[in-house]
Amino acid sequence: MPTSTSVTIFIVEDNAWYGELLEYRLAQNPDHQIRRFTTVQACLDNLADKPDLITLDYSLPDGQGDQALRLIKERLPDVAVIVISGQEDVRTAIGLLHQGAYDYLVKDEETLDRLWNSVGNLRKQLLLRRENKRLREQIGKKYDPQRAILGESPQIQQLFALIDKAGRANISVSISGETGTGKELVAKAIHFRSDRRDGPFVAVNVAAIPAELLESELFGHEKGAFTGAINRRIGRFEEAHKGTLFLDEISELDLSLQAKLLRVLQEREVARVGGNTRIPFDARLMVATHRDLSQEVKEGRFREDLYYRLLGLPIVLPPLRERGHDILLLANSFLHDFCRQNSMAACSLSVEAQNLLLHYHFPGNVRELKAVVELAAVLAESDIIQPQDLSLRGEQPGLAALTVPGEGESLRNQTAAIVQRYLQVHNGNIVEVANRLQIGKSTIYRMLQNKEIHLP
Ligand SMILES: Nc1ncnc2c1ncn2[C@@H]1O[C@H](COP(=O)(O)OP(=O)(O)OP(=O)(O)O)[C@@H](O)[C@H]1O
Repeated sequence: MPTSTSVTIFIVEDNAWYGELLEYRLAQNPDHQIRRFTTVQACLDNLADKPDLITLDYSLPDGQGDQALRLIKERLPDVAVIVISGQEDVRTAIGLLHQGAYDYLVKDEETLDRLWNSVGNLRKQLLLRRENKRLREQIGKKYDPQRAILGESPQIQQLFALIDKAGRANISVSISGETGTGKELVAKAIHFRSDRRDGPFVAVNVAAIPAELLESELFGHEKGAFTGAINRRIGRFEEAHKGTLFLDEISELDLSLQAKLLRVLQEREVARVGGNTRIPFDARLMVATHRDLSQEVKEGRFREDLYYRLLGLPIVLPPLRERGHDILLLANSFLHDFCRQNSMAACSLSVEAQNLLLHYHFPGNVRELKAVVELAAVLAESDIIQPQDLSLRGEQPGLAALTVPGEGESLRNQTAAIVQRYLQVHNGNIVEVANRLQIGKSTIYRMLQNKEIHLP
């Protein structure tokens, strides 16, 4: 019974004694599932069983090695073939390796050991490839739009249809929407729905990289191209080969880089900074912006020709405040996940809290909603979240258990109370609390030392 570590091996050898010898040696690894054939035709007839490896005798009654190798590779391009020959012939060996043979061995007293090593190496590569595939499938499922992108509103239903279309066609995609509306999530969903899903998804936030470093980040550089370029480095375009390159905040690209990007897209080639060689790339481009790019064009900040190159299939993400009951659907899902991940009792939103969320403007969109309900779960006195537990911008920050500043409590005390709550929920794990609240660990230690808070 094949398992995730098994390797299916076909031995094609017309000399029964030698075939048995190979089988005996290879069967010493119980993960090897071996089948033997004595002709090329018998091997070809069984390729539907998808062997991982074929050991192929060079001279078989119905064909020579090169011919057999070609027929096998035509039907099963990924199978590894080790050709075993009666005589050493360097020219034949080179020809076979060029044709895609994995290895070429000569029959002598060391063949079995060399075969064993070669199969061992191949097995390691195979298992890594399988693990890689499994992880990719897992990530693919994670970004399956129907699972990862929550929403039942007509706008989100339309979005699913667009993601589907964008997944099927290999055109550029431009995604726009306010911050936190899910632009990167959508780009990933398209990537994992496209036939590039086995390639990398490379994301670059243009706004987060200093302008003087961006060119080398995108296109790479040669050793010595500038001070500090101590090694050659490939750029994100090359890194995204066979996959997707996602350029976030594209409107922040300065005009000189816009010109370079346009040239790269027209020529489908990049040149590393400090290098002359032009390297073809095969990456699908998706861009995102929270600005209106056409307005940027009108105002002369974005090149019109580049705009039209990048526009491709435009996807506009609606702000959360326009998604109606999706707000509650998302809030409940985030709450459910947060309570489960933190081993807390499941909590829910009171009707008043639901109403407050439904009428709030959410400038930070889905990202803000997530942060608000997670904090509310920590601060709520019971497992039902009340309006005062929701810290909404512009609203009275309603930290249920905390008194409002100005009613006798200082901001310092308020901060201490929040940190104390987080420590309780996270069983005194200071690193976790510091990460979640985005404050330094030393702040927490100082508060402990000053007895403003205590470990639970
Ligand atoms: N419809 C949705 N369903 C579930 N989670 C969502 C949805 N939309 C966004 N999110 C979550 O909200 C957060 C912000 O999403 P994302 O980073 O994709 O937004 P963005 O528009 O790219 O933000 P920015 O403009 O700041 O780069 C992420 O945690 C993402 O998983």
